[in-house]
Amino acid sequence: MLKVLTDLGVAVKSHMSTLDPEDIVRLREHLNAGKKGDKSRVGPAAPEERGGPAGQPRSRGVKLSQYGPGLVDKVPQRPPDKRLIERPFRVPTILPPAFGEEVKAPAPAPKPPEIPVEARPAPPPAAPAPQPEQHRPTPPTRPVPDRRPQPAGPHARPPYAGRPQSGGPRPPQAGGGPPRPQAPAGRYPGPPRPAQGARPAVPGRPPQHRGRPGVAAAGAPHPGPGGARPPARGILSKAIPKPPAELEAVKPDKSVGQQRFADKKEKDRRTHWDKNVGNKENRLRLRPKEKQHGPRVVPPSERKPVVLTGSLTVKDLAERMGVKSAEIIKQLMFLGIMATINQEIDVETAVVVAEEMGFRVEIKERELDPEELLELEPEEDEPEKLQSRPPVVTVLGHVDHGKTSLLDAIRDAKVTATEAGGITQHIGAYQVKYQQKRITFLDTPGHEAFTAMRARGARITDVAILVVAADDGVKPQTVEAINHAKAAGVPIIVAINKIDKPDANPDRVKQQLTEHGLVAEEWGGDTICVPVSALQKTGLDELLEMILLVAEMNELKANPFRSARGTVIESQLDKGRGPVVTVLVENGTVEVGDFLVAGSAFCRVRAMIDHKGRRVKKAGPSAPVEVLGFSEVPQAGERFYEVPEEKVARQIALKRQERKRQQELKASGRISLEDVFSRIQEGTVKELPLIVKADVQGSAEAMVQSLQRLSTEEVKVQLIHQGVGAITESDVNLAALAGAIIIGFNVRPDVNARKAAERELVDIRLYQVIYEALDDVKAALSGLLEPTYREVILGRAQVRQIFKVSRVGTIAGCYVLEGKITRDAGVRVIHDGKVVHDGRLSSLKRFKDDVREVVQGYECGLTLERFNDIHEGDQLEFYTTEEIQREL
Ligand SMILES: Nc1nc2c(ncn2[C@@H]2O[C@H](COP(=O)(O)OP(=O)(O)OP(=O)(O)O)[C@@H](O)[C@H]2O)c(=O)[nH]1
Repeated sequence: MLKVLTDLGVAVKSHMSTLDPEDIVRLREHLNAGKKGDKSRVGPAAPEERGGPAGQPRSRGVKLSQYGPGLVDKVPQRPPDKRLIERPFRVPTILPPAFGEEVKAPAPAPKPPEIPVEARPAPPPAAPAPQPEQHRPTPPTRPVPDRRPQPAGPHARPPYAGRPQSGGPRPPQAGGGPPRPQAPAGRYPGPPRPAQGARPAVPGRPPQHRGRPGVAAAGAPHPGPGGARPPARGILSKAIPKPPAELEAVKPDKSVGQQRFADKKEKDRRTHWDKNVGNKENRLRLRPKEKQHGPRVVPPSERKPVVLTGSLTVKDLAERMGVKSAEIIKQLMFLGIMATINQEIDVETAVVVAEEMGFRVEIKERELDPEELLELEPEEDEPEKLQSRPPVVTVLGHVDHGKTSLLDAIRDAKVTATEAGGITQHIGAYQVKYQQKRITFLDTPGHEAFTAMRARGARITDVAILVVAADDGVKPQTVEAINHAKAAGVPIIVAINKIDKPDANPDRVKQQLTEHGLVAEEWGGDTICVPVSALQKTGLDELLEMILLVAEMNELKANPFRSARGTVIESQLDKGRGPVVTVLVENGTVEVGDFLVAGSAFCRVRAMIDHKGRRVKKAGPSAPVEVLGFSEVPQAGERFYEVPEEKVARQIALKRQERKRQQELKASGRISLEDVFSRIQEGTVKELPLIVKADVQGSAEAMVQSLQRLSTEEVKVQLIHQGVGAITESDVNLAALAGAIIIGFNVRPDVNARKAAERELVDIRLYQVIYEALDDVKAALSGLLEPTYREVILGRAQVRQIFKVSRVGTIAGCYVLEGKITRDAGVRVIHDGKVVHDGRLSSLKRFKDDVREVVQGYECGLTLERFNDIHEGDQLEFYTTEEIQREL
């Protein structure tokens, strides 16, 4: 490089020497010329050698035919920029040697010979021949050249160049100095447009220049007959698109001019930063808008939709919408709904409110809780997984017609002997095997009290055996059983029992059955009637055959591979084993370790015992098993479900327990002494449950005995619990469960008990004289109680310190624990949970000042009227009595 430079006459000492831009241009030209031409040849390269249309494109694989021969390496990479456009344009005296170098002064050093314009290859066929129009004094006829494929000919339209102007080509600007030649507006002047004729430029603006005239000479299409002005500066600069990818690929190194331009840009950027952003004041000004003006108000169109899944409280809706509850309440008021913050509003109202307030609303299906999902689990099974299962048979019939005896005979075991009084008291379940096929029997109780349970029994069975004693015939319970079986859609097989008896009359039974829609087969009907004798064990095989036949006809199937579900058929609490629950698996398989839910009870199956007393690990469809491991005793007839994990089982059970408790509370209804009489009259109260708490055992007993003597014919006083000491929360909970009233004698409820009583609406009656309590209860029972006054607790204070002052008495330094205490309120002194004094205050002071009241969290000093036996730690309860309106 040093040698070349020296040859070119540039004075350089070392590789660190700096070069003038002109020298660089000369050097480049020299080197390029050397590359392109044959070393042996001096002079310009032949057009075909330079990649003209006649030759093949060479240089770096660029499509020279598109961009013009010999120009590719010199395509400038300047970004479109106003400043560049604004630079004064110098009229070149000769055609510049190459695109992008017209601004350079001719180098004094020897230059490669210029390529004459005529010698240059022709532009792409779409473009007309280049014309040296830049020399013409009449500028406004130059269209913006477009090097990309575009509609050829005179209709090629330049980019938008300003407002349309009527008339032909504009005359040169008046007083605008020497006429300037027109230059192409840019190399990439926007997408081709349908030919509309050239548009004139904005009036009053001089024609703008951008780019190099050489390019225009080489590639500009000839303007249409209408001519066109170059586009206005600002618009043009915006309209210039980025260069095509091909050009990017041959991006040459930055020229000196480009480097300067880049440097200037960088300098400008820094100056801008220093001036604006770097300045603290400006930094503040440039902070995000939210910081300057608070949170941005999101316009309704940008707000996320409010998702509603069901009814919700006003507060919840406000939270979801991100507005204040008051706004929702206001909107509701406009809609004529007066609502409080915690009031629940339905989805429809919520939608109206949200939409009125400019929110979009999305209503989504509520997510189901595990319990609901459990119930939604499909009962249907895939047919290929179904397997035949044993039929479940229920034995129904009138009392003493021999149901148990028949089952006993069938499974050849004595059950009657173990039953109390010889009457079946529960549903028992057994499985028998006949002809290698299993049959499950449920023994339903024949007693009237179990009608409901029997009805359940009928529903879970596949076949009903109706036992009718041949000597007794159809009885009311027989008819009832028929109706239950029919309602459940269960096929009935009639077992005419006790045919061994001399007075047995099977035909009479059949006759009676026809009256209830059961016509025996031999009489032309479809009811199978089998004469049996449970005592003599005759006819049993025929009966079992008939059961299997009916089961076969009904194609009983189940899927043993799915999660188990079934019914609790019997449950009891065993002292040693805890809850023992007999279940009938209907579908799926129960295995030891599975998690079950039945009603409000849940279970991890600890062990299973079959009807023969054997421990089993699995129980498939139609199998009755005793299950150990339940948390509590579920009700007979309750459905059970297997759940995947204990957590889910527990969750469902707890939820059901809570629901059950709420229902119980609702159903039992809290009773107060005031409404005892009306309830007695309504007949809803036949017993008055009481809980008695007293200060000493003796008083409690005396009170209980006296109260129990108050029982009348209509209502009986029932003592739920009695005890000594303060009324506690557990007393209140017990009262809530039993619907009892609490009678307190010389005792008080503690804080928790009082809160619980308010919550659970438990009536607590406090007395200091036994006969007052008795009078009240007596009056309540006879409807004479007139509750016109009610005690209201104002506040509580604790005695923290005692000061004994002669002639004044005992001063109690107190701290108000809750509520407020007032000078004229009644006060009770409670020592160890027992009321030791009930009276009034004689003074109430804060420091040395007499005050009317002291509120929670403050200390005070007080003395009591005619009572000085007060101790540190005593509780003082302040109360007042208020008149209450009796409700009719
Ligand atoms: N002669 C005779 N007596 C029978 C027959 N089957 C049952 N008994 C008697 O009828 C009485 C009642 O029999 P159970 O099997 O207890 O009748 P049940 O229908 O189960 O009665 P509940 O359990 O009260 O509903 C018993 O004394 C049996 O001995 C029979 O086929 N022939």
